[in-house]
Amino acid sequence: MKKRLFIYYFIFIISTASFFGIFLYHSHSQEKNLAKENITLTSLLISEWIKGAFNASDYILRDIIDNVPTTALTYPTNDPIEHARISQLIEKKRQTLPYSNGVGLNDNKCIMTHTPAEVGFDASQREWCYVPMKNPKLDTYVSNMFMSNIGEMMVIQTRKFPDNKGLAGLGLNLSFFSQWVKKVHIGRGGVVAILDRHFNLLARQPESPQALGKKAGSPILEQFMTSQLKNQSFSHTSPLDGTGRLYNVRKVDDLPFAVIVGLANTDWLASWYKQVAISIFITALLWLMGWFILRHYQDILEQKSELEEISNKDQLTGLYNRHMLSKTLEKEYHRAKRMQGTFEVIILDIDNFKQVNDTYGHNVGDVVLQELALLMKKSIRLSDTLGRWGGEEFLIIAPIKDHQNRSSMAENLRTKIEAYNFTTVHTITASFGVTRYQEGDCINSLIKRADDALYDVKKQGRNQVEFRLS
Ligand SMILES: Nc1nc2c(ncn2[C@@H]2O[C@H](COP(=O)(O)OP(=O)(O)OP(=O)(O)O)[C@@H](O)[C@H]2O)c(=O)[nH]1
Repeated sequence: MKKRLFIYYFIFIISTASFFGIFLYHSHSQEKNLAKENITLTSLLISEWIKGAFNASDYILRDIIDNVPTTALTYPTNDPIEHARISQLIEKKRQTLPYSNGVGLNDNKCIMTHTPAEVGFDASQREWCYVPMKNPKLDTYVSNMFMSNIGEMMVIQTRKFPDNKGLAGLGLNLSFFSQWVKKVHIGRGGVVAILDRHFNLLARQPESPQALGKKAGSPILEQFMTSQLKNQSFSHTSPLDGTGRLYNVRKVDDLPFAVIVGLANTDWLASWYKQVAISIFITALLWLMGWFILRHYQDILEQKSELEEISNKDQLTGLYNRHMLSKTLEKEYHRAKRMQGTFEVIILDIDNFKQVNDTYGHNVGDVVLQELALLMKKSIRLSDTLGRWGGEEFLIIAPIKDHQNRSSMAENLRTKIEAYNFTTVHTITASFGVTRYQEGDCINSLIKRADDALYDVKKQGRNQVEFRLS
């Protein structure tokens, strides 16, 4: 029973651990999905902001192209007044766009005709000029980040004049990009960054001025940039700050930029960690409660079996009491009836026991009863039931195989008792009434027959066995 209880407890432990394990596994993937959704939407939002901003600056470029005649795109100029007017005009238009730090015009050979910096500068080696000029189908173009003549990191957006006659370009410094990343809050350990397609870092939140303009690529990013994917989520530990994060990286459609949004694992897992702590607490509590219940149940079982033992046994001799003998008789009776078998009932009574008490005292009488009980216990088979029927009377229920032959058990016992040397009294004898279950018997008739047989033995002089079947 004890072993079975421990098996139940073990199953309980495994079940609760599995339940909370599955629960935590599910809530972990739920939190992860939520975090992924969060960073995916944030990267989409920033990418839409960037696209919107470049659309706005493209309007300014279109406006400039509409208002500047292509004949003005010459270097050196032959009309300084007109040159100054156009320079003023394009500068005025630029000022409508915050974060732009320069506007310029180029002829079809990429020589700068109008610029607040260096008029006549040959930009044919600059990506922002030679790429669109060499590609007639490309009306507008946005460059990767580069270092300008005046040592400023910037990006240039260009739009070509009709018939490839030249182009207008707007320079945007990196604060143009910072404004977007500053607008989003992505947890305490989160990071938002914008890179160009050469993996130059254009903006980062939290700020990291020394990293701006430097390469911030990684094998995962490089693989993503060359893939067909528009956005991708992945887990990664930043080599910059050693923080583990869930990232979403997104290409900004037609522009040469990528937005990276990273949510620190400690942030998106914060509520899950709470669930883990609560689950551990509840599991420990359940296990503890289970343990106490188990121990309590064990105590109850032990007490129950002790009580059963007490209620079934005779206190003086340690043999079964009359109550238990009656139960056993009932059981044997039904078994014999069902199986068409039989069993023997032996009632034995100490001869002249009153004299023992009267001569030696009640305590000696008790010892005699105990010694007799022990002697009989040693003499019966395991399948027999021996008990104290009352006073100095004992009863034995002995299942037997043979219907015909009378067993020698009672006679053997009688001679053993007669021969035994009891403490103080030395010799006692006992009389035996024996019967056997037969068809048509009930328990009362059985007991009565054995009793009658015993009575007759007493009458006939005691210390004998009387076997009776009718
Ligand atoms: N010491 C002791 N004596 C008991 C106990 N139970 C019954 N007796 C005594 O057993 C004796 C039975 O006496 P009787 O019924 O007269 O029978 P007997 O003297 O054995 O005579 P027969 O049975 O006719 O041989 C009584 O003196 C009871 O007090 C017990 O638990 N301890």
